[in-house]
Amino acid sequence: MVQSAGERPLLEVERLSKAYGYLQAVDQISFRLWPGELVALLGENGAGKTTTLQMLAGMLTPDGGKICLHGQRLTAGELKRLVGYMPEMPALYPGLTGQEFLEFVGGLRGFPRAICRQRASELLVRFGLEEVTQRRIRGYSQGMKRRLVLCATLLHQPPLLLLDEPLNGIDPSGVILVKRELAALSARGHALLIATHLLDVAERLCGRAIILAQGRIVADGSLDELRARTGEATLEQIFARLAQVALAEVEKEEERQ
Ligand SMILES: Nc1ncnc2c1ncn2[C@@H]1O[C@H](COP(=O)(O)OP(=O)(O)OP(=O)(O)O)[C@@H](O)[C@H]1O
Repeated sequence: MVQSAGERPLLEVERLSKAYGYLQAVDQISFRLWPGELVALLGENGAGKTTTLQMLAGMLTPDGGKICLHGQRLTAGELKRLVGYMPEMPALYPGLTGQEFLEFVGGLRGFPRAICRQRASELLVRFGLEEVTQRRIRGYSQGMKRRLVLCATLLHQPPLLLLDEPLNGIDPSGVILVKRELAALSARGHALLIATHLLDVAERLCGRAIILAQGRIVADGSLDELRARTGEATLEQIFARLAQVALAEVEKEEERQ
């Protein structure tokens, strides 16, 4: 962890919950993120990762719990403004060029045109899209669209980034570039929470992992801590071990009921 003595957490999540009807998708989860942390949010399909990210981004109203940024409890509107959220399947405007799309997003966030233009140009270069900035998005590949959405997520320079499967559909050289940019953001003090199924990428990129199962946190620690706790060497093995334990516990609970 990047936590240092006396430093305040950037994000504090306390007993956050969300149900869809009878389904408890997120069940009283609590954790903190410190500036500069790059944390993997892991879990099987349906574990509650997207629901968690959407609540933290102010897109979904929690049933209970507390979300504080820099020690302040925030409303959904404030979270939307301050947090950078990259959804798994965002809506894009195919008729706009990459540059136009970013300027449009910046405009929605209330930035003056000149600032939008400058930030958009910088981000498009950083994410390897300089050659397609003037091409319409409908002609972008899947990986290019993903990188463009990352640019849009970073446009307002949010201190907290919530990324849902940011590397999906990106080719190997693009993955190297995006990982380098994410590591650079963390080095500059941004906190990043990354939901992913790519355990090998998470292992190389993230210093810490939070593992969800059935909406609950079953593990949260640095990779070294998780290795020591499970006796397993790789994140894949750690994940398999902890997911099995969680599943067995749920089955026991169901038998008791
Ligand atoms: N809008 C919704 N209405 C009803 N149920 C939902 C809704 N969104 C999610 N769920 C359910 O809530 C649970 C958690 O879903 P969520 O999308 O948060 O999981 P996830 O960990 O992101 O899954 P995946 O890895 O498949 O993206 C799942 O059982 C899902 O079916």
